[in-house]
Amino acid sequence: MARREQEDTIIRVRGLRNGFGEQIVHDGLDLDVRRGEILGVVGGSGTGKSVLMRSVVGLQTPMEGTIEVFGENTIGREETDSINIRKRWGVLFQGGALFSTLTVSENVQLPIKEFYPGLDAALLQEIAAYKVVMTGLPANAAPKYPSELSGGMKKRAGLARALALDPELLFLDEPTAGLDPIGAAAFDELTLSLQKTLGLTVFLITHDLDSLYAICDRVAVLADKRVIAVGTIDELLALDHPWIQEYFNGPRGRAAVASAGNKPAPEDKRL
Ligand SMILES: Nc1ncnc2c1ncn2[C@@H]1O[C@H](COP(=O)(O)OP(=O)(O)OP(=O)(O)O)[C@@H](O)[C@H]1O
Repeated sequence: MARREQEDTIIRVRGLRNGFGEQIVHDGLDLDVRRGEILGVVGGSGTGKSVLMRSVVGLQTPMEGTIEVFGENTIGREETDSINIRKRWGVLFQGGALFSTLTVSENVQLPIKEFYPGLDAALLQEIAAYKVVMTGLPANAAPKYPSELSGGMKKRAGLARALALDPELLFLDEPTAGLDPIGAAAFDELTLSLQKTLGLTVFLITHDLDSLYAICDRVAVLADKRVIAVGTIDELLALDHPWIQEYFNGPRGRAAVASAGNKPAPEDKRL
């Protein structure tokens, strides 16, 4: 592989096989995620989008295959051994996954404490406060508990935690699920603006067609236990696959196109 191509591939998955008992979820799955892109990952419910993400971040050990992130293998690594790659990514799990007994600020401080134990408490608070505001939350959200936040605020708090270590790579698992359309669009704008200003690469699992049209550079489609296609939405639409056609050209897909047509194109928004 050309050196340039290797450097520009942040995540490289080859021949991935995952399963639970008799159930095979992935078989021969390949995927490349390029530096600086927002890659949308779509597929029917249960096609293994979250399992793929968990495999990439080392939380699920595959039966077969290779996964490299930043050019390093992530499979079967001891936590201490993979610390230098783990601190280069941030993860927002489905539902935000905040610890309910900790404040927003304490939630954001958790990964910092894990990777940099011994940091001064005042400094930790200061970093957390900065991350909270960076995700569009009011500063007074920091001392609140998750139960005191709206759904959209919880997502932002989860994002603040994912950004705690200034990652280069961000994993988002259905970040707009459960948000109203305005809240979802605002979260998309936030993701795009952070990606642009921080130069992030984003692995975005979503069912939200509006998000795909609004912010994704490319989309990977999971079906039949593997990634059956990756490309821009236009490239995917040119393919004659029934699920892809149904998904993007069905009534909801057409509505998303119409809604995207009323907004500036993503290219324009990137200026
Ligand atoms: N820990 C586990 N133990 C057993 N089965 C699991 C486990 N995790 C996932 N699965 C199964 O693997 C399959 C893929 O799950 P996954 O959560 O990745 O799907 P998904 O594509 O993210 O779905 P959704 O869009 O509904 O969130 C499902 O059938 C699920 O039941």
